[in-house]
Amino acid sequence: MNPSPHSRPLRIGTRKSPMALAQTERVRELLRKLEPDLGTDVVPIETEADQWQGDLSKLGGKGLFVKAIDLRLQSGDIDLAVHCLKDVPGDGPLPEGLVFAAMLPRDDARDVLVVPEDSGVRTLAELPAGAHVGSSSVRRRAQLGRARPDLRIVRVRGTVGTRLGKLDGTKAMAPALDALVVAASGLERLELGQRARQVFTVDEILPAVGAGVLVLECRRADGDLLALLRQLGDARTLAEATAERAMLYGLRGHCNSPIAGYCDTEVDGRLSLRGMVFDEAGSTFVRAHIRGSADDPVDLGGRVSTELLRQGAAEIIAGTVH
Ligand SMILES: NCc1[nH]cc(CCC(=O)O)c1CC(=O)O
Repeated sequence: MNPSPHSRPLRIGTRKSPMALAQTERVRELLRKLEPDLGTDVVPIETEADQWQGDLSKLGGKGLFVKAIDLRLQSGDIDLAVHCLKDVPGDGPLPEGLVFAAMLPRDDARDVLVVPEDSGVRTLAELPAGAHVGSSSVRRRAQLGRARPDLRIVRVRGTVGTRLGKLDGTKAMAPALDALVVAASGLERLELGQRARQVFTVDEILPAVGAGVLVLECRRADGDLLALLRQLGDARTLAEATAERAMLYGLRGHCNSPIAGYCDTEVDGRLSLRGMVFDEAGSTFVRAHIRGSADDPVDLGGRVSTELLRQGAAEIIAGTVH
């Protein structure tokens, strides 16, 4: 028997961006299949990061994409939060009383190159010298600088849709953007996957910790709901993301740190975790790649962070943040 955990509709809190709303619709669909009698209401919530017009890295990674939503979950205004794991700070425990109930099977974690619709450019290598590439993440800026030091990296803020609008609609402005780098999963969730010209391999641009993973968060005390949501969780994604976040924790990093981390599961079932830490220019970086048992992802993440710290990661991070 599947007891319906709530007699009233389940209130799902989410950011208001089109990507966030699309993610939430996916979760509602999964819940409808699992528990057809359970009604759901979507509660769009404005977060501090949505209002911030400046440089994202200056927000200091305080989790401002998720904080306002977590507060509403703690106060009981909503029952469930759908977050991009990438936006959830990794440098400490979750807010009091909240737990991750499930991580959905991971979407494409890679970054992609997008060019204006009428551009013939197919790859980063084909961009002309000095081309303007939009990106506001330190992680992407650093890795683009490493591959193509001649490029001008332009800070572009806003939702994926806003950024695409700037790419397609600013030709009258000088300088126009020649390309953008965004998350593959973000484009796909907006049904804009066909705009990706080049999908960067993880060796070309190592993804952010938790990239492409949607996480369902609820109150620990909401036992019936927790049991229901757990059924949506994917064990492989949980192991991979746990290794990545253990690495991030070891480095005391956050979503806008100059840190990249990506864990994959090899054919033999073992985890393969890569980590990188760079300065903003991408000229100085350290990296590590270690394999370990899927039974102990925390240990693997700890080993990769220890190795990065041994190579000087803390000094590189300190030099970048200010
Ligand atoms: N900070 C915004 C954000 N948070 C998660 C994603 C992508 C989707 C994901 O990785 O889950 C994005 C957009 C982007 O990075 O282009």
